[in-house]
Amino acid sequence: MTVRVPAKVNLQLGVGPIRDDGYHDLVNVFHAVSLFDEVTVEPAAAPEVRVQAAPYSRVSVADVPADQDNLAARAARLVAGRLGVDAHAAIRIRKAIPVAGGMAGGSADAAAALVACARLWDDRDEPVLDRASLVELGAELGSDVPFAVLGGTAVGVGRGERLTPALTRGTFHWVFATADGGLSTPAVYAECDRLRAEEGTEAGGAPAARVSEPLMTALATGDAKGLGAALANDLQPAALALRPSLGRVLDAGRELGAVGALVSGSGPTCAFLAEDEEDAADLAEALDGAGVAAQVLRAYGPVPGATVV
Ligand SMILES: C[C@@](CO)(OP(=O)(O)O)[C@H](O)COP(=O)(O)OP(=O)(O)OC[C@H]1O[C@@H](n2ccc(N)nc2=O)[C@H](O)[C@@H]1O
Ligand SMILES: Nc1ncnc2c1ncn2[C@@H]1O[C@H](COP(=O)(O)OP(=O)(O)O)[C@@H](O)[C@H]1O
Repeated sequence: MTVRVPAKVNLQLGVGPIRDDGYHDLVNVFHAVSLFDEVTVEPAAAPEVRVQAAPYSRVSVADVPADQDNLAARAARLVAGRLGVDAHAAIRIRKAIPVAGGMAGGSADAAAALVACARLWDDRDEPVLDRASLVELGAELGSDVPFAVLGGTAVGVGRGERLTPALTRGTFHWVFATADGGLSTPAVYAECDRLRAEEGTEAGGAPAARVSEPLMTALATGDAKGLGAALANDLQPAALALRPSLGRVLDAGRELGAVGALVSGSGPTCAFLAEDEEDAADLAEALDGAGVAAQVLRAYGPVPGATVV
């Protein structure tokens, strides 16, 4: 059973107050883009995980656990437990999504494993684990997992796990600049809290985030320029503080004609929106030539979530 699953970019990441459980209340507008990992699951006598870079991809998989700590392996155990089956999975992951890059690759693999294992083991006429149940189950693995099951464009609140699909029109064209070495998500949230405290706002007292109306209008009308102007990431100052070189990457993309530029989620991948497909091709080439990124990737969105191939 092979499932293809997309990366995400956050069009708006509004970080509200920190909660008692240590998570921040968010307004997280997720957008799935055409950069895919592939996860293959086979029935096995004992659990097994293999991780490799996808063909033609230059993703470094050295930091991805090839054992039962892998999020995909945890997803498989969760599905077996939920269905009450005594079954194991041999999981093979082919990664094209940058690791620890702020594009939710680990969450994507977990979502793919949920979908694949449910298809493998939930073989009744009326499946117990339909897509909505898998979205819900995903929240037990991580805040970004439900969205990777769902895909498209969606507004996530709470930890980012309570999702409402967003109305969009047409296709948006993106260029991504990856960096050597990832950024840790908890470290970036902690740096965001520290910067806010320095400015006099304790993390618990931060104002609630609100959905950007200009952003939702730009999405609904397919207005790339409007969307570019409305892109916003409250974690960006923290990511830039931890990795100052990202400032030069964002500047380069803006100078080379991107209609929008921001750090993707917790970074360090930088995302650039182009006005159309041709501009995206030109921007990718120019950004590559500027030599500011480890790798320059092109993708479009929105695309569907985890899908059996
Ligand atoms: C920042 C975002 C933006 O979409 O993703 P990435 O850019 O890292 O992929 C997410 O909020 C990351 O989601 P995810 O990577 O699933 O995080 P989790 O495993 O649930 O949590 C990891 C850690 O991130 C912090 N965290 C996460 C979500 C949230 N709403 N508030 C938080 O403070 C907490 O420190 C938590 O212990
Ligand atoms: N299947 C997986 N793919 C990638 N990373 C994984 C996976 N399972 C667990 N991880 C761990 O999750 C961390 C975060 O990875 P990732 O999801 O790629 O980044 P981000 O949270 O920045 O989007 C990695 O450093 C790795 O240790």
